[in-house]
Amino acid sequence: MALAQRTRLDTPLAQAEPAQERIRITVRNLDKRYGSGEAGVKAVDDVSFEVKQGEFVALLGPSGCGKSTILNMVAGLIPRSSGHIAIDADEVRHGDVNRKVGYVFQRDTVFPWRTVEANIGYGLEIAGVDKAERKAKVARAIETAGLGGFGAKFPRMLSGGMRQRVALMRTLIMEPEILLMDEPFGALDTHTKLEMHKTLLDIWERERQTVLFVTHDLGEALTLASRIILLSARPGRLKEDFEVPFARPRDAVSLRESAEFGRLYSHIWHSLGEEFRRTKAE
Ligand SMILES: Nc1ncnc2c1ncn2[C@@H]1O[C@H](COP(=O)(O)OP(=O)(O)OP(=O)(O)O)[C@@H](O)[C@H]1O
Repeated sequence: MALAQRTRLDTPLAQAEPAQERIRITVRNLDKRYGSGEAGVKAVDDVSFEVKQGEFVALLGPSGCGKSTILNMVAGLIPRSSGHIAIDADEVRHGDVNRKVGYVFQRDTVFPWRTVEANIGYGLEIAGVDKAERKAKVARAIETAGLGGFGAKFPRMLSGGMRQRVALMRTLIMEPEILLMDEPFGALDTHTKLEMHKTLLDIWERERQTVLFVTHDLGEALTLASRIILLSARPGRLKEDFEVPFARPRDAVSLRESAEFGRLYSHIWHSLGEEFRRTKAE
């Protein structure tokens, strides 16, 4: 399948982002089938796209359309049925660990027996980074995440949003060039989610990691992403590829209140709505 035509949405809030042409993630003709025969499920059907250096791409679609499946194949966590995936020039193989890639899961995956500091510093510890450097980096990460004063606390003493901040910083402290995020804020209430959007935007606008972010929340995708790849209801096929041209830095709250946000929201919503209805009709 050819790459989907990119839809450019012109808006007064638009401001071209610097063009970075290096392709970091390549997905070509990707298929995934779980199980075989009549009991088998075709989850992903002939999906192709690319993500360039410094792009923030949201994979958007209704529940069960195969978003997490695609992300997990890009991460090498599960095998694909057919197709091609590469990070830079390297073909992704099931089970390989790529140090350029960081993954943030949907559910917070912090270790309950470790303090906030020890959770955030876990990867550095495993990598053998010396204690003084680790301490300095963890202190900076705690500050960035707005977790000041909570370093010595255990996860059970934190709110869900704070635990997810710990999980986010545990991944970011390893300075991944490519960040794969699977609905990392899906379990949070609206207010906490917005706070997380602010934190993530601050970090991303400073560091410009290449991000592939799975969500079924259109508002979230429009707030964060530079591009939205819309998938059809299962089996996930690439339906449309939208540019999100809002200027940066973005303010997660005022952006949502703007008329342009509303206009783009309703434009994409029509397309997404069809897929939600198809999912419900199954
Ligand atoms: N291990 C598995 N075995 C069998 N079927 C699976 C497995 N994992 C996922 N599926 C099926 O594949 C389809 C796609 O699942 P996936 O989790 O990728 O969707 P999703 O778009 O991420 O959904 P959600 O937004 O609800 O997390 C679903 O129908 C799901 O039931």
